[in-house]
Amino acid sequence: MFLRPFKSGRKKTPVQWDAVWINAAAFNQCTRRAEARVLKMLATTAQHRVLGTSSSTLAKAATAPFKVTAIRRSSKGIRASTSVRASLSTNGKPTVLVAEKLGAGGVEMLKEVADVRTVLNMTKEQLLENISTVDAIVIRSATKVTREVFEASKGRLRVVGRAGVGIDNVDLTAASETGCLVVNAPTANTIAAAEHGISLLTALARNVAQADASMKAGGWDRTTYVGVSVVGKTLAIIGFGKVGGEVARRAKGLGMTVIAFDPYASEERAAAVGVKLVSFDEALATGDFFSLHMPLTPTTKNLFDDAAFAKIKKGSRIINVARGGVIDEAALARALDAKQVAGAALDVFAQEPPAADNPLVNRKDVICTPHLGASTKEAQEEVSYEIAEAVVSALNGELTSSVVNAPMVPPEVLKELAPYVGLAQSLGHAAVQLVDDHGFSEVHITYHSPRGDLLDSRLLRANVVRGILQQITTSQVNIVNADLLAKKRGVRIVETVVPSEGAAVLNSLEVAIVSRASRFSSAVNGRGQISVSGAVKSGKPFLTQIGDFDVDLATEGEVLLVRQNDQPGIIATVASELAKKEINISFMSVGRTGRGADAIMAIGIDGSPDKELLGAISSVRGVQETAALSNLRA
Ligand SMILES: NC(=O)C1=CN([C@@H]2O[C@H](COP(=O)(O)OP(=O)(O)OC[C@H]3O[C@@H](n4cnc5c(N)ncnc54)[C@H](O)[C@@H]3O)[C@@H](O)[C@H]2O)C=CC1
Ligand SMILES: O=C(O)C(=O)COP(=O)(O)O
Repeated sequence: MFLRPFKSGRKKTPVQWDAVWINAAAFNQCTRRAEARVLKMLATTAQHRVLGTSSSTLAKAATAPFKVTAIRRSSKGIRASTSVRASLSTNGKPTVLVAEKLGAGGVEMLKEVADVRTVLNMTKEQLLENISTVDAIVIRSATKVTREVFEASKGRLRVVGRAGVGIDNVDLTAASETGCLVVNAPTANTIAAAEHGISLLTALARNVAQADASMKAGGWDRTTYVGVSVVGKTLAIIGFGKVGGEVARRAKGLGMTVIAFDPYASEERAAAVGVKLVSFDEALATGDFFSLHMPLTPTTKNLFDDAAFAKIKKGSRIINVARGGVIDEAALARALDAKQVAGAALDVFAQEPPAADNPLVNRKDVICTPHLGASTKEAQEEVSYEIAEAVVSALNGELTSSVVNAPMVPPEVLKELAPYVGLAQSLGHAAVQLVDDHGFSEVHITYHSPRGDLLDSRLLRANVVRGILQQITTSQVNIVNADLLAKKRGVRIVETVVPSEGAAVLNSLEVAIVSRASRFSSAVNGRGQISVSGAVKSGKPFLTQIGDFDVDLATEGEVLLVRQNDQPGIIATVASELAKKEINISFMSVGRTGRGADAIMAIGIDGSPDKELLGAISSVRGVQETAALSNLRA
């Protein structure tokens, strides 16, 4: 059965599940008709079970051998969330610190899987004190997650969830170095920010705030506050992303001509909204109104400085709902003094809240709001869901397209690569376990892919390296810091893409470790490297080659490798040794290089073989060597 997850602005992709858990709190808000429709749909599909509505049912489902998905109701329809299921597999609840006001729906969602501690308005010292006791923190724009904070977490903090878009208040380098995932909610407040931009545009044009203040002070002044019309005027949007695009559409509706400066925006996307992309200088010279919608980066910091204001059309107006730091506030004050700029509407400030001596806040030609762009009831509820899902996924080490400090790829590529991620990690796991003394400094990853050089391998590479390092370091390793940790250990990663035929994005993957010796010499290939290869079959990762031997086994659980002469009777004897220890065989694959030549037996077993058992198997006549690989599941 398919229900569609609703994510505004994103491609809707169907989600499939085997069982459904209904979140009572959220579902109660459903209209009866919607509820009846969903339940009917579930009931008609026999293989899908409705598990119930309480969290205790959900907890019981933790051990269920099927995939459980939560569904909930949002203002946009019925949402499906697969992240809940994954959270069930962890032992012990993680602790999530909610450090800023978050919508109730998202908090409830977090509470289903984590101990949630809400501490608002913390001082820096309180944050430093609290941070080492939590696994994740959820913030908005007011909390600064600096290097000092990451260091104070002493490695415990695994996820920073930014309930909004801008991540300029998080030290991403420090986050990556400490292996902490940073996720945001990139889409849920787009409309709110755009609407606030338009409110400020019209309020600025018609002196709404000033006239209101004057009336409240007892006045009735119908001359000072004469405004300007927006129809027919040119709006220059700086930063034509999600918010910029929505502002453009709305401004078109007001009869404005819209141009935009954004070095990374596509002409087609702009043309689709009837917007002309122009250079920065052309925008400055042409705009009657400026609306800023770019992120704060080293390039955009103080983009609007004295030089920019000097080029601006005299008497233009500027609206900033992006980040305070993109405007040099002192330069804007000077431009206002010189009437070069006729007025400004600011939602954001270089320092928030602004200092008492801020040169702009108290001016009559400037209207201000205290960073309210994302603050609508609707947006905050949606943001809370979007961030709660992302945080839960990240805590489970799952892939989420809103991770901002990992080798992330666009959602469509992410979806396509998802089945290979587990394979990459399992192969890394397997290869490193075959190294004799863990002394190695080079790993070769070979992708056999029809994409050739166009294959975006960053995510796969990170997962191979993660699979390798997880076995040999006590540091927390994830896709964020895997490459960094490998580099620190002096391990060189060499990647090769071999073009091959086929419809899948990847036909096979080989992980080869250059090492002095292997604890299973048969794993050494003709090039003298310890190698394992694998492929995804019917959506599941399989080990397909060890050294030069073909094998065929799902990368699940424990695996026993036995190199033997190709002669009758050995398989049965090995099986009976396992039976003596009451170890169950879950699957078996035998590969050989030719008839009568040596063969490798790869046996999937339920349980870990001890030294005694390995010794007994090694002494079976015809067995040349054995090795056990533990927990190949990614
Ligand atoms: N005031 C508020 O409450 C809110 C503020 N924001 C802020 O609005 C801004 C835009 O958000 P979104 O549209 O969601 O982000 P987005 O990532 O969709 O769009 C940002 C755009 O800026 C462009 N850009 C990057 N560098 C640039 C440069 N040097 N010059 C011109 N354009 C450049 C990018 O190419 C991108 O198209 C962000 O700074 C975000 O933090 C967003 C939501 C609420
Ligand atoms: O999403 C953003 O970038 C915002 O600026 C919204 O900030 P807030 O979450 O309201 O503190």
